[in-house]
Amino acid sequence: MDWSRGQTIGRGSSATVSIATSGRSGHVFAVKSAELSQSKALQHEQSIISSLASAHVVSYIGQAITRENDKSMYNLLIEYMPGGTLNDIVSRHGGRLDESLIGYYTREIVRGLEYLHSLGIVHCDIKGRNILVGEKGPKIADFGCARPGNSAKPIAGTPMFMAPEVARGEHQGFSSDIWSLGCTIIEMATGCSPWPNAGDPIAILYRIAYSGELPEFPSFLSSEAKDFLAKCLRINPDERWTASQLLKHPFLGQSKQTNESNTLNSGSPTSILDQGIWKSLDESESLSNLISLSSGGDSPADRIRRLSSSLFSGAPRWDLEESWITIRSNGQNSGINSDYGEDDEADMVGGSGRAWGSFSCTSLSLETNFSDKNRAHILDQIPQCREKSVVYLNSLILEKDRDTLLIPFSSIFLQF
Ligand SMILES: Nc1ncnc2c1ncn2[C@@H]1O[C@H](COP(=O)(O)OP(=O)(O)OP(=O)(O)O)[C@@H](O)[C@H]1O
Repeated sequence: MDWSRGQTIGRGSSATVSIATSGRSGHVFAVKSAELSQSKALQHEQSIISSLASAHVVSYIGQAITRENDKSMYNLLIEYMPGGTLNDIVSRHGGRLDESLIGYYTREIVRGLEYLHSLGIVHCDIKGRNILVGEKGPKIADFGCARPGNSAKPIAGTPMFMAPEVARGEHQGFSSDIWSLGCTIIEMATGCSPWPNAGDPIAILYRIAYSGELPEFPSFLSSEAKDFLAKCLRINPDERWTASQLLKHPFLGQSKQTNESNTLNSGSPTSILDQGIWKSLDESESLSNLISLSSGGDSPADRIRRLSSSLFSGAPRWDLEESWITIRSNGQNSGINSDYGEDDEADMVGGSGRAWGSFSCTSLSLETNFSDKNRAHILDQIPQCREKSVVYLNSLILEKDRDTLLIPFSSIFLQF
């Protein structure tokens, strides 16, 4: 297919997302791109999303390898979702949704989950940021962590949204997606993390894994909504309701039908006619970068600035994805000891802090989801890692059984 890349509209850990247009039809779509050598996660996502066809899942269009700026790029072509993420929607509603809207979004997500689970696929990273809103409503997106329900792949996902059995590294199945759905409902209802004020990510993981506590249910929700939440947030995964059962719950029956995106995106480019907006902006500038610019005026850049402000301002950042790093051991000797004390003489990268666990290795590969700036910074300081860096993970990878250590960025402490 003949297509051309437009403005960058988002960045994730595995890819940069741009808007694109088909040369022949002028059809607008989204392209997730990564350098071919670092596109393992994106290709994995392609293998999953290309097998899906549902009104509740972002549609697959195709894949392409391109040569750009002397680099081979892997591109995943998918449906463009002009309304942004569910978190953006929450922000635009003043930080929380009313119960009828929560019911609407929840029902659409559950329909998507029912579809995925009926195909034997676990999404593994359900959260507001991975629900995208289009003209026909919300759809499940970002299949970078998805896998078959019987897969032996390592645990993946975002700590705040992980079910207890996932946080313990035991199992990640269909019911784990249902727990994450419960967390997403709390996110919609409160505009906050399901575990607010829970400390650093490691403390949160331990709390989720071993405390036996549930996230706090928002007190203002109706008893029906609370009952629905209770069916999702059960410590024992076998006791959680399935997606099909949840669709019959009275809470979803009563949610109002709405076409949220019509009211939200009057300024969003949805057709070729709007492409001038994107082209007038510097290619390297993403929407999110524009938030910080001062507003005023009515140029295309100003319009985009206003749009981006409404899309992103105050968007929740509690999943703290940029502050996580996975370090994988490739050997046995010397290396990282995060269980350090004042006596340790070591190169410190990324500031001080409390780390967790320890292991040793001869070489490290870093799988980061940092911003490019942070990634460049850390790789500069760790020459040994430069070649091995794999920019691929979605949110977080937990591989306790493979000596992979999870530590927050602020706690990285490396010794060679
Ligand atoms: N189809 C789309 N239409 C519009 N915007 C999109 C689309 N896909 C992604 N985006 C934007 O790009 C951002 C990053 O995309 P996405 O989360 O899929 O990338 P990722 O690398 O898989 O991210 P993660 O860090 O969560 O793994 C999203 O938050 C969203 O703002």
